[in-house]
Amino acid sequence: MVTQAKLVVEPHFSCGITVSTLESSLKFGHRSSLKFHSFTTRRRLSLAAEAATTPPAPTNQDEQRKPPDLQTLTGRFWKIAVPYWSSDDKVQARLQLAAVFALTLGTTGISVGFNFLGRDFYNALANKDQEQFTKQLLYYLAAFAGGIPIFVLRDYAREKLALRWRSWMTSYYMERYLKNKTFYKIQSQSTIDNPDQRIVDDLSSFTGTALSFSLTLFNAAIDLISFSNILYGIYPPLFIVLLAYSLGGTAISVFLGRGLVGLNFLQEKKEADFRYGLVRVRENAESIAFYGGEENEMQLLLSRFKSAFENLNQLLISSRNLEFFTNGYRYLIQILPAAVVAPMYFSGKIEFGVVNQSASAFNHILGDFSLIVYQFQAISAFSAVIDRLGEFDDILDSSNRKKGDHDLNEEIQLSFCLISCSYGLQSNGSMPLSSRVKLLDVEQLTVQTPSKATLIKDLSFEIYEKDHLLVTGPSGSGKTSLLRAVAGLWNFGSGAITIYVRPRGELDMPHSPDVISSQVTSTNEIIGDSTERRNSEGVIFLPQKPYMVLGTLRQQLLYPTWTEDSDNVVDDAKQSGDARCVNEKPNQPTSDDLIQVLNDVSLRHLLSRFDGLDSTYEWSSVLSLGEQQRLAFARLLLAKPTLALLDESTSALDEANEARLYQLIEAAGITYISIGHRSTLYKYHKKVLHISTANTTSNQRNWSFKNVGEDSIYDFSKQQL
Ligand SMILES: Nc1ncnc2c1ncn2[C@@H]1O[C@H](COP(=O)(O)OP(=O)(O)OP(=O)(O)O)[C@@H](O)[C@H]1O
Repeated sequence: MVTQAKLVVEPHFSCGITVSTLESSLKFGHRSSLKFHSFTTRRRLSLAAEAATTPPAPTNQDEQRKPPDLQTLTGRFWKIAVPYWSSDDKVQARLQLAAVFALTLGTTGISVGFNFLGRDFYNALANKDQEQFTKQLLYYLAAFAGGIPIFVLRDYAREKLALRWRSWMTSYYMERYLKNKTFYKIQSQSTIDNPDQRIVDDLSSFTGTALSFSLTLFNAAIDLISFSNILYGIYPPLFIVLLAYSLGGTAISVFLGRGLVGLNFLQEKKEADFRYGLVRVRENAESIAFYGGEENEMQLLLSRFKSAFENLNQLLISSRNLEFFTNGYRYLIQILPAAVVAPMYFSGKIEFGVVNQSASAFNHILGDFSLIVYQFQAISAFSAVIDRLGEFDDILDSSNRKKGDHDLNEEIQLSFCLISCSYGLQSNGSMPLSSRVKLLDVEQLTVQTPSKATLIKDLSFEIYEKDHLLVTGPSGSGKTSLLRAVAGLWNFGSGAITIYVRPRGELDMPHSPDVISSQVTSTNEIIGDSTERRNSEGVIFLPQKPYMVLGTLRQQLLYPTWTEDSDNVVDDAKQSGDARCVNEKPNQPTSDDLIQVLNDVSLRHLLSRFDGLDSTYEWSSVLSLGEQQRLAFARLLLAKPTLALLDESTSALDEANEARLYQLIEAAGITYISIGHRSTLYKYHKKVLHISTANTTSNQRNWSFKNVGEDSIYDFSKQQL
């Protein structure tokens, strides 16, 4: 990068014209090429400085990835860039953009002024006119004093706006990434690599470079108009030669650098892969240490680094080849303006200052016409950023898009239904005898893997309040996938799942079957299919591996129902009149509630060991697996969902603790569906769903139900448990 910055400035010295050098060092655009590059490019090049010349070798199919064409890139750039300028921040954004453009215009004006000042300055010098020389010198110093702040302010305003844009884009992308379980789909289906890197590095790079680039283009256009007049006025053929030269140079550099976009794309990916590998070692430090897997980790990490390194070598070679041309292009023509206008000077047609002026104008125009040549590497790195962000943007859009009818038939439908508050008394005013509240309805559910291998065939059942169901079956038969489907994480297959929820206010009401009508189907109100509703509507899933958030013990317990600033969220909702949202969350537990629940799940000792509720630790490392599982149950007891889906959630616990936890959630009125292999689990459930490994050649159902304590297995389709 330093080389590139130097190369831009140096030609002016080669003409021996100091004014042009100072002027050009102030000029925005290609002369500030160090700023123009993304920081990832700089990081990459610093790594490259140490690279040896190992011949590059393609390592996987990524290497065959075709770089996108110009139309795709332009479309992607537009799609990524536009939303901010019409967002709720648009007024401030547009005002600031206008200010940046105005300042840029100001800097161009100052450059033109310097051009004329330079002419008069050198004329005075050549004419040995001391009085005029002193006058020009003072003008010159005054112009500097007035001009420099404009240049500094323009850069400051541009960077501030880039930061503001980045901040908006980061929230915008994170919101879509976390919506509709998109982050989970991307991870579980390996749709794209390193979304985190795209949010952190690529967004920062995009906003900074897009602004710089737009301003550079704007500046170049204005510059071109201003200096073309000057140069054309001095000697028209010089202008024509310059035009032909730069067009030819652009075509050649596009040809020579055509592979750089693909290489830059891969470099971004490979470096992110390497960094992710290091993060995984940190996250799984204990397992790796237990296994003594350092040697393997070293190999894996080195292979990732080597892959980044080899690609970087290839990138360096391509850059070097391009640089041969770019440097030649840059230097070859420097002598031309002086050489062309010198005869006019010798014949007395022009003054010496005009020689300087033509060289200065020539360099400006050359720089403007040669944007692509000079900035080809930066443009190719930027194109890779656009490509990666565009790809990410498309995935986020498709994940959050409403599905068409065609899609709906090919995937599992999940919907939420509100149980009406009216518990339909019978015509004689009495309660119906079989009054039970339906919580879950599964109809003709076929669960498949993403590769369309069937795991469960045509499963139908209903779960009523307190119908605790145990799901058993061999490993890999699809038990977790069934819960994933109910939780809305898994939609490969067909059939329908309906989850019935009551308004949050009713959750604390007694759940006795005697007071609740069974006529739920006639009083249901469909409230949507968004899986975001799951937690807020009273369904909680405890995964096989307890998840410990980064934060305090209090935050662990409140997760995922409340955040520490839940009160603010509720206030905001009240202000915006979203009464439904206010109803969705139960009151946040007090410290006493949290201590009580820790006591209930036999974790009170954590308070003294970790200095109360508000100290922060790496909880997944400092708590045993059994303690983490108990903490997960504590969350459940605080959130009091209607339905809990427990995936081997007590597998690390002793039998006494297991019994205690199940008794607690039963007493809290939570209906649960558990997955488990242990025989001790049977006594906490009423029914058992056994799933056997699906036979790919047969169309037979691979599941059966039985009552706990009964040996006989019965076909359960559409019967109440
Ligand atoms: N993201 C995925 N892509 C492809 N196949 C998957 C994916 N996730 C799970 N599977 C496959 O689906 C099958 C069922 O997995 P699932 O986790 O539901 O099994 P399980 O019955 O819960 O097993 P276990 O008792 O061992 O936890 C397995 O063969 C698994 O390899």
